[in-house]
Amino acid sequence: MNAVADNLRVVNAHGLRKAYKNKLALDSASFKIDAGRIVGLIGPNGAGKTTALKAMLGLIPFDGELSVLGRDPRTERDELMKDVCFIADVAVLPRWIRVREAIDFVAGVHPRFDRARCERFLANTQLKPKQRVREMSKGMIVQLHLALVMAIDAKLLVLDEPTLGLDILYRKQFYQRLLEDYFDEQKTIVITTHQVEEIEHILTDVMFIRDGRVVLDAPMEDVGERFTEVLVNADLAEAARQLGPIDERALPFGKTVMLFDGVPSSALAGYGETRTPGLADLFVATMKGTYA
Ligand SMILES: Nc1ncnc2c1ncn2[C@@H]1O[C@H](COP(=O)(O)OP(=O)(O)OP(=O)(O)O)[C@@H](O)[C@H]1O
Repeated sequence: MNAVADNLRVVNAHGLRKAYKNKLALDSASFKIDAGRIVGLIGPNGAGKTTALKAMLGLIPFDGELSVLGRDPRTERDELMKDVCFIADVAVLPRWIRVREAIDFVAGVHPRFDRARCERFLANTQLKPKQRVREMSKGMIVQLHLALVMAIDAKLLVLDEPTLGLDILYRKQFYQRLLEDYFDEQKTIVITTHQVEEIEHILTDVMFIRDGRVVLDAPMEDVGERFTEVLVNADLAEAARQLGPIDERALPFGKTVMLFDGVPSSALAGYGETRTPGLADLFVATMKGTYA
């Protein structure tokens, strides 16, 4: 690898393995993340997403090679944390603290905290400076927590289900702000969520993880090149099936949607209308049989 590539690489993971008592949470997982990317780490319940994030943050012991911003999270966690920000459990906010005091506190302990940016995030909520955490709804606590964290200028931002428990208005707004007010090409964001449809438009890369392994790792533009969905009429279904769809689902009026991997869309156009599948449909097709 040359020096430029080294410089751009934010995460380099090779053969990550994490075994809990009777469960292999990471099973030889390998992936790379470059600077200036927004990566969606997507997988079913128990696939190993949180475990992968915890390994990157140096929060658990594991086997395999891992470097984050050029450091080994196992041995250089303190240094690493100067450049990494992550959303920890919202329960860390004391119940007596007021919005204003929480901002003062983070401003006092974090040299890269941007008060104006935090206030911009809060301006889009109903939170008031004097309000205490104990007077807030669950979602409001998450909003405060997100506003505090998003105002810290970090090279790597790790978000594990950041919008859990938030209503759809706020979720949409959060991802828009993340893109407009936080992200730039010097930053890298790794995000896990089950609400795939809501983040797919902001992702530059997608990683599917299943049973502790990375089963798809691609820039979003490659997903569009590689996968094609075809709306096939009943009379052409059998012929289209010969091209080996990885998945199909029936629609009303005898139509079938078939999903192809690696078949050029020019070869598929004769069977019906073609389009790039949404991440949610691709995910469901890839993960079929997970709970079998
Ligand atoms: N502290 C632990 N002790 C024992 N097993 C654990 C522990 N943490 C995670 N696991 C197991 O490791 C596997 C991966 O868990 P992980 O939390 O990484 O999944 P996830 O992909 O984040 O799932 P979810 O979408 O449900 O949050 C699961 O089978 C889980 O039961």
